[in-house]
Amino acid sequence: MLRSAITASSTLTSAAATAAAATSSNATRQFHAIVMGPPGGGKGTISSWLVRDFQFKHLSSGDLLRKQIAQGTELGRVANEYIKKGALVPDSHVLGMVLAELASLDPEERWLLDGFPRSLEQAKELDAAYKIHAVINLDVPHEEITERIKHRHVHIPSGRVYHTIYNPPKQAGLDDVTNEPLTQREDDKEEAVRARLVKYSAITQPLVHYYQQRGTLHNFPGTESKVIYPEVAKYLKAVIPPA
Ligand SMILES: Nc1nc2c(ncn2[C@@H]2O[C@H](COP(=O)(O)OP(=O)(O)O)[C@@H](O)[C@H]2O)c(=O)[nH]1
Ligand SMILES: Nc1ncnc2c1ncn2[C@@H]1O[C@H](COP(=O)(O)OP(=O)(O)O)[C@@H](O)[C@H]1O
Repeated sequence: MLRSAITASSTLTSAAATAAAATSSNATRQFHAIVMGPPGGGKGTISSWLVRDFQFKHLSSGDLLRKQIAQGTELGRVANEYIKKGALVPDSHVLGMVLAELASLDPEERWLLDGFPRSLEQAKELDAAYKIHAVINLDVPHEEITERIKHRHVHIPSGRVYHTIYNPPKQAGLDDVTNEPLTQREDDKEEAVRARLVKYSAITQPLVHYYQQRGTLHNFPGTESKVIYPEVAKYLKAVIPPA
């Protein structure tokens, strides 16, 4: 299974590149965006508001991996060994999964990647397959992070995110939409968060420079998602083609 996922990624890369070439000329509403930021920086929160206001298809690599884990797939089993330690899942595994998802979308689809790419290798593979129109970098200070993640509760099947103080569910411990129980992620424990922040600075932060060089990155410094979001929305309104 794993080998096929890895081979799939190279086939998919060329398929996706063809799809991109075929559609890049005549696609009008197509818009490919990435939301970046440290663990707990507000990517999922701000992505949910972008989906509401800009009709993006939201793809979170973390959510996709947690679904694989919940389904007990081979990919999920392997990924979980890395996730619970706060390490990054190897590029080959994540690339196959994310490129397969993207290749399944309508070429005209507006999509928003959340938590992908997380390494230079992933960014280069993504660039080979698709044009990236905008990279939104949530520049949130790391001292904000531990406090936020300590109170994070998630609804794994939907990816909905809550914070017991900042944005609590209507009923404590239950998802607002399904009433299903919320959980705390294993990798939100203090030790794993510390490891993730170290990994973020060493492996993902360099992507800020990578996209700055391409002129597609826009930096949004701040400590409150509700204050950052209007700035993100204003920027996107200026660059995104009509729906
Ligand atoms: N205190 C506070 N918590 C926030 C803010 N924005 C998001 N959160 C919460 O902080 C946690 C991390 O946010 P999330 O969107 O999951 O970040 P991600 O890991 O980058 O996707 C969640 O519990 C959110 O509900 C904020 O501005 N202030
Ligand atoms: N693009 C990726 N490359 C490698 N590992 C990933 C990727 N996306 C998610 N993961 C793994 O899943 C974990 C959770 O990711 P995510 O849900 O995006 O975390 P957060 O929302 O806290 O930033 C990461 O710490 C990492 O182990």
